[in-house]
Amino acid sequence: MSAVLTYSSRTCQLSSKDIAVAIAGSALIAHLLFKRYETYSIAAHFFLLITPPAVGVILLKNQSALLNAIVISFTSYLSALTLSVVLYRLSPFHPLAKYPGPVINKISKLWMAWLARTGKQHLYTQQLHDYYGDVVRTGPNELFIRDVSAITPIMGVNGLPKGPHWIGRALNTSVQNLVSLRDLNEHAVRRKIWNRAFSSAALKGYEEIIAKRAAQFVEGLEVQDSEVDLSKWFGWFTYDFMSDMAFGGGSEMMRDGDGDSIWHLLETGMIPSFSFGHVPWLGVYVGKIPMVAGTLKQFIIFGRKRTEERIKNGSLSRDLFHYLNNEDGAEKTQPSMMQLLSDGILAIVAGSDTTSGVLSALFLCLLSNPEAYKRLQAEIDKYYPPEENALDTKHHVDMAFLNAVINETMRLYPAVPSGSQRRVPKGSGGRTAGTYFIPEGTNVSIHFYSVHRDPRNFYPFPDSFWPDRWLIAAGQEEFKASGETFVHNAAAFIPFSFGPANCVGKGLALQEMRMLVCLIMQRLEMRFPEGWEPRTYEDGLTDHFVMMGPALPVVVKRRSQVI
Ligand code: HEM
Repeated sequence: MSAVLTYSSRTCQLSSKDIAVAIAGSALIAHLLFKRYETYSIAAHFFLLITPPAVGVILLKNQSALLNAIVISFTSYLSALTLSVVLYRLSPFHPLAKYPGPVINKISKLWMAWLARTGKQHLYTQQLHDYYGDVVRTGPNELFIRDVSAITPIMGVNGLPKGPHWIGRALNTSVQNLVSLRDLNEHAVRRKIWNRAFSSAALKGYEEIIAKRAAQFVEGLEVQDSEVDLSKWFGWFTYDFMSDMAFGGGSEMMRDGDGDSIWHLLETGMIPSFSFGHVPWLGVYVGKIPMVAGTLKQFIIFGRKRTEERIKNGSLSRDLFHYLNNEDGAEKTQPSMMQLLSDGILAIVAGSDTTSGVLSALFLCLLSNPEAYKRLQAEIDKYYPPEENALDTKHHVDMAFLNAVINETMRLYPAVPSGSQRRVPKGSGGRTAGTYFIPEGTNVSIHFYSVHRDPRNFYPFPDSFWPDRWLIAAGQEEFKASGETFVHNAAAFIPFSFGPANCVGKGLALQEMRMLVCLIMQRLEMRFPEGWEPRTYEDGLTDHFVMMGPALPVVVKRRSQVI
């Protein structure tokens, strides 16, 4: 290859080396464009990845066979692009250069996407925090934080907008449900509708819907004469209930089982969705493959059918749909069909496996801690003796131990262990969070699981189920362990996230859990089957954005019977 630009009097011909330099140069420009625009447009990707080496092939084919020209041009272009990306990400010029983290994470998010499949991302990130400290660079442009002082600047009022992981999770750039709205103003406008749907008055109206499903749950378990999988039953309960709330019905899993495998699909759909959240650009491609996007499609078909039926039948009760569809007339404009559909599906997805996961973990903790079980039983028997309606919410506010058990369960097993990603907008100049400066264009998450189990926030027994800590913190019980310090940092308890984009369904979830737990414990007794090890459940827990548990086998009997 000649280093000289060959310039004859008749033709202008570039040497192979000049062409190679041009290809490498165009790769550097492509890198700059990818970095600058971070586009999810497949057309733009193709243009940037295919056009420059294709031009290289045209230039090279005068000097070598077509196949050679293709191999040389594409290999050198893609190698130069990859090298440029990798070197920049590892260089001291990268805005996140000063933050520690594993090299593989700094190079690409593909590693996290791969790891997320295993369901152990929460433990992996916790280990990274233990090793590297409170801030870890988990991706080329991503940080995870375990420091309470960063929670308000990142997620509070004046906090950051949602991150791009929702694009990858939806395998789509156009699904615009509440949780995925990345524009702060748009999110605030849509959130207003949801806030109305979860006001205290609206929640009161939902009690009847919860009560009907809770009674069905207990009646369903009462007639089981062998071991039951409590996880599965909680899944069915929450799915049936959320379908009532979102679309006025349409799911009868507690009655008919999961014949259509919807629950199974919901759970298995979470796995790729969580992985692609790490690589949204790849998610957009995969979303185009019909077989992979099948689960999402099935939900959309289910949701569309239910939405149409619900609109046709009108308002049967003041359910969530009543507000989402502006049936109370509070909004000036009616929502579009697409908005109704995507928010209705969001309600089912966001409200079912989160709540069922916490309920399963709660009974795991109670059945593994007989003292706590006995104590909660006594509290429930005091407020709801057999003749009292256990679905009446009037005593909930006084049930300190019940609330302590629910909080302690969510501290140890937060439904969304890896938190909800935010992003520092480009052009914002960056953001200071606590003692950290987060450059613009960075995706950042608070790691709920690590914050909840940090001994600097909760001590003693940060990794154990100890509901007493909540009573001690509230001044309702004395701290007796001599020589120990008691630490209880309420600001570090964020199972429902924090700020104006936190979980809008928090009130509903708490009401639902309190009602169901009171009814279950008024009417039923449970124990683990002989020889079953609670550790099996712990080991099988997975983080696929929502924490999901394996089977939780229990033997159930009516309270009057001895088990
Ligand atoms: C124990 C049960 C639940 C837990 C622990 C939980 C937790 C969470 C968390 C951590 C988020 C992310 C918030 C963020 O991005 O900062 C969230 C969002 C959300 N949750 Fe829940 N959730 C639960 C139950 C429910 C229920 C029953 C509903 C009812 C529909 C619901 C609806 C939503 C919605 C709509 C969002 C998006 C909020 C927004 O972006 O403004 N959740 N939830």
